Amino acid sequence: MNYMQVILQNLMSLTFSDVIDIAVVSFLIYQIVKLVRETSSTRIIRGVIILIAAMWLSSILQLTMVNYLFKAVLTWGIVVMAIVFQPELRRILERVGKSKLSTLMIRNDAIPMEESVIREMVHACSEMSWSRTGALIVFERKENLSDIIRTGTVVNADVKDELIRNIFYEGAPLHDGAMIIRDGRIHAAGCVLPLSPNMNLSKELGTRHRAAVGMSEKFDSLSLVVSEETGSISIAIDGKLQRHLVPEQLEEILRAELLVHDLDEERPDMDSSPSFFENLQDKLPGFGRKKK
Ligand SMILES: Nc1ncnc2c1ncn2[C@@H]1O[C@H](COP(=O)(O)OP(=O)(O)OP(=O)(O)O)[C@@H](O)[C@H]1O
Repeated sequence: MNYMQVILQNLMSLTFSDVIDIAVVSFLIYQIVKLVRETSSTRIIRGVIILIAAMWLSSILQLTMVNYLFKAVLTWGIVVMAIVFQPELRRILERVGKSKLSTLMIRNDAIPMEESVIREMVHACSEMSWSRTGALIVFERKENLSDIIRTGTVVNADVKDELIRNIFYEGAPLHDGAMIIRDGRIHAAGCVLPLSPNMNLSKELGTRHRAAVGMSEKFDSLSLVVSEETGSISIAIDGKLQRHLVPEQLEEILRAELLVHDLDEERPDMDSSPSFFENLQDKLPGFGRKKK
């Protein structure tokens, strides 16, 4: 009761300038959280929060030396962060400089993926697999890929089989690099992805596959690859590459990973299924051979 009374008293004593004060601070905190979400630095920020929590805990438990160490790490960490986040900080300042409210706003919550997007995607990948057209497609999920999108060209078009094949058609201006699917639309193409430093990846895999894996190591996104050399379809999730998928398997994984109503269902376990190669020729006649 006492606690409630204190709260009520404080509320009653609020002045107009206090309300403005709280509103401005809330707005600033909201914008900072949104800007952090937009950059690829979310994980580092999470690390800093854990460090602050550990420092607080060590002070409560009176672990003097540990607390001193955390304080020192945090103090130097601020300097290091300013250097590491220099591009992000510059971008934030540029936005503030433009001072247009809309530019501070970050994208809305993701629009659920539609069935038709998966259908068009699977059809396009099957065709590109037949015709040995190399493709690299990334599906944005919770983690924002604006930093990656900035390296390419914004397309903002419906996901259509013909358009996907057109973009990756050899010689087309945007065929090099990756396509980004955001909110169920082809958002950008020709984007440059981070390469995976994983030394255990098969030596036969080139940079297209390495970029797909690298992307899935850094972000929660899903990357899809069609090999130009073999026509093989692969998917990278959480740094793991599932190779030699037939269209049915591709569709199954995309549905399980991307469709909202399928989110609670288990991911298809690619390891426990029979060898994909065993039935490959039956399921996809001509797989592994050039189309005549
Ligand atoms: N970092 C990257 N980001 C986006 N796309 C990339 C990246 N690296 C390579 N690519 C794409 O992959 C192409 C090169 O593929 P490369 O032959 O090296 O890879 P691969 O894994 O052997 O694929 P494939 O089996 O299709 O030949 C480039 O032309 C480019 O379109």
